[in-house]
Amino acid sequence: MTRRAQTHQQRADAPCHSGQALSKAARFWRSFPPSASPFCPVQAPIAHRKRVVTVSHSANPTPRRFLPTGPLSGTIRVPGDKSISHRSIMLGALALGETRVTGLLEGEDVMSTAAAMRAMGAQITKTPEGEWVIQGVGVGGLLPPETALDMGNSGTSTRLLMGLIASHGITATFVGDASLSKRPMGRVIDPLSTMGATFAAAEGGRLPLTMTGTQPAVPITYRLPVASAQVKSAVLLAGLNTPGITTVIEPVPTRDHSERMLRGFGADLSVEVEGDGTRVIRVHGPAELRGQTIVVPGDPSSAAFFIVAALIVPGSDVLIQNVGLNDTRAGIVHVLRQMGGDIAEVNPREVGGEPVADLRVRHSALRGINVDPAIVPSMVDEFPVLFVAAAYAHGRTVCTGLEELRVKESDRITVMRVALELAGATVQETEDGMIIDGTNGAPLPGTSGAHHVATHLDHRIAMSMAVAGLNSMNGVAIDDINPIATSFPNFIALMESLTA
Ligand SMILES: O=C(O)C1=C[C@@H](OP(=O)(O)O)[C@@H](O)[C@H](O)C1
Ligand SMILES: C=C(OP(=O)(O)O)C(=O)O
Repeated sequence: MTRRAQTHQQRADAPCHSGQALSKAARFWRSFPPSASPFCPVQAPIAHRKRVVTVSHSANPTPRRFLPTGPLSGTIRVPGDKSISHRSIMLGALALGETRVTGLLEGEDVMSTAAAMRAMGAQITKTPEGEWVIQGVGVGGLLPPETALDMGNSGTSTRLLMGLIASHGITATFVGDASLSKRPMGRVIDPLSTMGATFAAAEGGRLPLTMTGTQPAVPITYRLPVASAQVKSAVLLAGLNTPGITTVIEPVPTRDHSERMLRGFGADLSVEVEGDGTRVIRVHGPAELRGQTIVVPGDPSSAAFFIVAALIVPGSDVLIQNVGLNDTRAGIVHVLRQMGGDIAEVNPREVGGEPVADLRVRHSALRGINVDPAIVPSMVDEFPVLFVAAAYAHGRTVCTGLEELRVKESDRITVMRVALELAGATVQETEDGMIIDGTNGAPLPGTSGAHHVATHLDHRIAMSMAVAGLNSMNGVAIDDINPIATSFPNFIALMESLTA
């Protein structure tokens, strides 16, 4: 019997999916005191939920001061792209046959995705040589997870997996850390409900959340109300096991890794670009995906911290190898060049179907600019570190159109405004952005005494403020470095290798 047939057979043998899995979810919730269940609004005291969601650092926070340094020099290689790594695991787990992945990001977020796909039937192992090998279950073959899926800090894992489950007749419960539990899931619940999935979420469409998918789901045409690759991907992934054509209309282009990779795995997917730039993406289901060999390029979002570090620390000259430069991701490089940053592309090539180059970055006198809001989706995760670059530039930098930053791991506008003020920068928060008056290259004072930047379980805040410390007078102390491991486990080691 093929693996696909086996998984279908297992499901056919299982009791009614909703009854069985809901009782598993119920077992999970019974392990909490009755008053803690967020599905029982009458029983759940608001105070309990508040206590859970206001935790702003990890269980054992590790504070650290990032000290001023001499020039950064040397060559580094950043870890694999987080978005591509998530999708490699998900699509590999959904394909028929074997998928082999090299360069996978082994950050906590991607490991949450791997654990979830294992819990739904995929076999995922790592060879001694560091290659990841995935035996997929086939589209339609996901099994009900026996316990809640712990998504940790990862919005991408949660929203994309909700898409996958929506068109499988299984029930799953999602839980996450205090940061993830504050983030809005309504943006995926809405289209996936239209396709037929049902949801019971905590107040405001948040985690913990239990959903039941439907098979067959209903194909929809969905116009994205927000520029989000996660929402786009959730609907497209749901479309894989939905008979007919599922269409996503994307007025503002966002990262296109799902489209590229779905095609690479053999899905019947088309992208039509209209005169005004609107993208119409259609996936024909049910799809049959075939295992692939994937090489994950380096993550431009991770490279951004070292690009900015080299630009702001006088005398620096750094080579960052293997940086993915897909147009839908490379906004930070364009903006920093506009600000006068010396960033040269060396050895441009293609890795895993994505444009890649090594970047040689030299210290530069940056100048403030008005950042075009149209570029925001292609650098949505890089604004915290761009604010740091702007804090060292000559003159004023104005960023607008950043509403989405308020619903990331933290409210990245407010949290960065507070952090930069604490380090002595001149910043103003606006409703949809930030205005930064730079020092013209002079060191920021940094944080003093017992003051620590509050990172709010947000890896990008921690890394951005670490970079800010490198050209400061006193250094910058942050309250917790643990969140860095969600996307960039060897960040500090690489920084130390360049500053040694
Ligand atoms: O699809 C993805 O892999 C991601 C999309 C972005 O989120 P949104 O789609 O919510 O903007 C980004 O912030 C996140 O780090 C990764
Ligand atoms: C927003 C991010 O990730 P996610 O949404 O997956 O938590 C990020 O990595 O900056």
